[in-house]
Amino acid sequence: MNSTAFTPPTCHRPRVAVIGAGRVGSTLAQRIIEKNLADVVLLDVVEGWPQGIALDLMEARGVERHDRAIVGTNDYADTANADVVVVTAGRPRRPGMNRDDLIVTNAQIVAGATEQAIARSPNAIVLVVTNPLDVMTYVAWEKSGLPARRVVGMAGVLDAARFKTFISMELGVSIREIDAMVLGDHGQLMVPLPRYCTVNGIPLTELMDDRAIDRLVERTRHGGTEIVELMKTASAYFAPASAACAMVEAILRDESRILPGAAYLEGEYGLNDLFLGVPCQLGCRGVEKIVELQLDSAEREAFEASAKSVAARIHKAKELLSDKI
Ligand SMILES: NC(=O)c1ccc[n+]([C@@H]2O[C@H](COP(=O)([O-])OP(=O)(O)OC[C@H]3O[C@@H](n4cnc5c(N)ncnc54)[C@H](O)[C@@H]3O)[C@@H](O)[C@H]2O)c1
Ligand SMILES: O=C(O)C[C@H](O)C(=O)O
Repeated sequence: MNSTAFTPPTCHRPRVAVIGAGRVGSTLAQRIIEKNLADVVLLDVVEGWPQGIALDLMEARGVERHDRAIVGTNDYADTANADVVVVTAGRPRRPGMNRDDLIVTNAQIVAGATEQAIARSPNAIVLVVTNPLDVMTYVAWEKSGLPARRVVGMAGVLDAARFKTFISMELGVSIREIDAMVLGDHGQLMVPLPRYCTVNGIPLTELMDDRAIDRLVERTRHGGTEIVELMKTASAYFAPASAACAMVEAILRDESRILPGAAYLEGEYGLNDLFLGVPCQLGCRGVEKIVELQLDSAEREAFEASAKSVAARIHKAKELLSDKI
């Protein structure tokens, strides 16, 4: 018998830890495995819940026919060696609430979750979903101790998806033709940019009058609230999970896609020490580059107002939570 030693190739199965097995977390886990992107570890504080979701999704493989594994757990040890940690743990808002009403509760949850997850996956990229998004991304970054480029928040992909949807519905054209960009915070001061929006290369401004564009911009700004008011006991989760999944995919596959994400600014756009929605080049190292768009004076003013509001909320959160996180 030939005794030549055989060294099996080392293989790496991409692995994503999703912290929070609620609506967004479980839907995101489903998207990740059914798109064959990675194995998933789904963690929640509620005993049995993530285990049940994971078993249900494993059983769906008998129909979906993919080979990605999903494990549900309450123990951070099981999340070890993740390539991406997605933080969805925390409360969603109810009708009448502002995302900022969640700051105190969710900052404590996000701080604890990030710290525990990164202790087991020190090489991961962290993607934050919990609201209020821009402030929570800052909290996660501080707690993670990671370089800022390895922490990014999901909101702009969702906000741009909503803007694209409303444009597609208004014009009656396929959503595949539409590109849109939304900057700034994930709140009332977000900055949808009609000037950077195209329909198969045609500027939106040539296809719609200002009044129609303003109407769709306003609907985009209130897209989350519109859904909370309809659903009453929950906030949106299908489109948020799709948006987070697109960012996870860009990272895992090192796609260098340019997607809007909440990134740490160190002089870009003349701003410092905050996470804010900007076009990010996303790849396996996280935010590889921040693209600085040429904004006109109205866009610049709106973007700066958004930045000012996020900086103030980060400052307030730090004061409120200095002894808690
Ligand atoms: N960035 C965005 O665009 C965006 C979009 C949608 C939702 N969100 C936010 O995402 C968060 C989750 O939304 P959802 O609809 O999934 O809510 P949900 O209530 O369905 O799920 C939240 C889950 O977090 C779990 N949880 C709470 N504390 C935890 C902890 N310490 N560790 C681990 N898990 C914990 C809960 O048990 C629950 O299962 C909310 O803050 C919501 O506002 C953000
Ligand atoms: O609106 C919310 O509270 C959830 C999320 O931020 C959204 O925009 O759908």
